[in-house]
Amino acid sequence: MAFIQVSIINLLWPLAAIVFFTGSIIIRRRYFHPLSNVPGPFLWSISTLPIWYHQVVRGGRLLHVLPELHKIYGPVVRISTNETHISSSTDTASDYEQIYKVGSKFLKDPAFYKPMEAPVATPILLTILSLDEHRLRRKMITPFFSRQSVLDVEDMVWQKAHKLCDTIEAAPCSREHPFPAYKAVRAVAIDVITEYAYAKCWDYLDDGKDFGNWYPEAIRSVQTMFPWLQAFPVLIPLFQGIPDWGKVVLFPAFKRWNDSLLAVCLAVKEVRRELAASIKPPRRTIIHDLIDPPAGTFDHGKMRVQLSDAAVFADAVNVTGAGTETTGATKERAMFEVMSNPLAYQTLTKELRDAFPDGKDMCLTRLEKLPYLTGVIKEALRLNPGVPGRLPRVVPSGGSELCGVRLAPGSVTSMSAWDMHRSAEVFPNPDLFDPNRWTLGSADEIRARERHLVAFSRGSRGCVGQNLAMCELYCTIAAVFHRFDDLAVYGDFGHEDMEMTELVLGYHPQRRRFKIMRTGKAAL
Ligand code: HEM
Repeated sequence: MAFIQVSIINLLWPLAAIVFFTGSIIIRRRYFHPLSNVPGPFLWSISTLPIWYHQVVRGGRLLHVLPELHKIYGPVVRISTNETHISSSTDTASDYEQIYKVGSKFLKDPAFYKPMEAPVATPILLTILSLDEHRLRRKMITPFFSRQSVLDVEDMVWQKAHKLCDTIEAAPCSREHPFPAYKAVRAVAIDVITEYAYAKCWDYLDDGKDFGNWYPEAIRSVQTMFPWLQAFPVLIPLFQGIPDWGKVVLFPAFKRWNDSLLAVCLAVKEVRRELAASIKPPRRTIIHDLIDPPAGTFDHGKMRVQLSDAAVFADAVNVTGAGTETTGATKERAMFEVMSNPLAYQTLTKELRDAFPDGKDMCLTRLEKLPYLTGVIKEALRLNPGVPGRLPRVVPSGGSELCGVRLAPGSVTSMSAWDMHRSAEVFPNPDLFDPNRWTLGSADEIRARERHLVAFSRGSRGCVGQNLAMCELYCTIAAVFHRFDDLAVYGDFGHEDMEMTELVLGYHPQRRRFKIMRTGKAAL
């Protein structure tokens, strides 16, 4: 008996130590952390597990939970031990601009961004933390994506947009054989970027069966790892230690992903060889600009940046990955909403056909002046932002006051396009797809809407591909709805299938996929 008592006491001591140790961590995190002044649910304030749960177990649904937390706790909520999230305030747009502005001292949060380097094992433009390093890297590709550079290749974008229409026209596109629009719109995005960036189109629109759908699917699979690596950074070196063949065994999507990386790797080597042999390319690619920036790119005295092959490769991969799902899903949303709403369909087609009766002289600068088409694109970006979730930034030294709440230096804070785009004060009836909201109302109301549309984010870390993305959105949507007045959504695909989830990039749940058919009758 005495022996049993001694054993129980021996067991109780370690147990008590564990309880004491865990309890003291919980109390410290909750009540003695520099963010203890910020309201938030108890569990969230002591760990990252709730974020992990909504991102991993519930498949990227954190963005739907955050607005609920704001309803209870107010405009600033503590969403993990060291992180807050900011939602609507009386002046939400200025809060956003304070964090995401040119030269902002709010740097990217390494815990969120570093895991995104794991698949390429090297920093990419999106993930570089240091302001100076980012400035140099960004400067190298900014001219490549300038408005003028995009206008210079507008014909190429039109060619892809018309090819999409020809493909729809040639396909059965019927109730029996619906057209897989979800694949084809992403194929347009991939063909545009690869032609634009590498001067070598991957021609996925020509692959009438799969439309190269493996590529967006591979990116999606790779992205499902991010919430794991963000919650448990210790997994990053483990993941990187797995050889390529091992990754393929664990995640079969890595096979094609690795193939795509190899294609970019070979392109980098080829350009280096051409430059060494002074061979003049028919058109400079992004790889040329990264290896050998055009004269005048750097005015930093003697500084001349020489990027390693790994860095050139990483940035080249970054633009292909960043521009596929984002533009693809936005086009999908615009087409779905217009086809689901006969009045919107008729208004858009009429506007396009009135402005361009024979459809021959359509061009970006004239399309941008069409109010309804512009409203359609803005609504698609608003309801379907390509990067909908939080963009975490570290609060600079000295701390900061946002929405009247003092945020400690070194803590992390974020805002989301999802929240900004759904502010009921700025966008009454926010779930409604209403292209007219961009022209109706007072000048102040419209200005407020423009300031709240942050699909491309803002400042020096905002989207570098915005001009190309907008050109592609305008040309594709205009080409499709100028040519066809009888397209319809196939089957019972509905708004619930357009629900947004987020794994950094925005996704739809894929219960059903967006397919279309021709009815032979005009929409109204
Ligand atoms: C509708 C389409 C698009 C949307 C909504 C979008 C959105 C965004 C957003 C919100 C960011 C900032 C992310 C952050 O702060 O973490 C970003 C960054 C970036 N985007 Fe896009 N994007 C789109 C299309 C494109 C395209 C077509 C390209 C390339 C051709 C591209 C390349 C990039 C790159 C390289 C970055 C990192 C920029 C940096 O950190 O300096 N994006 N994008």
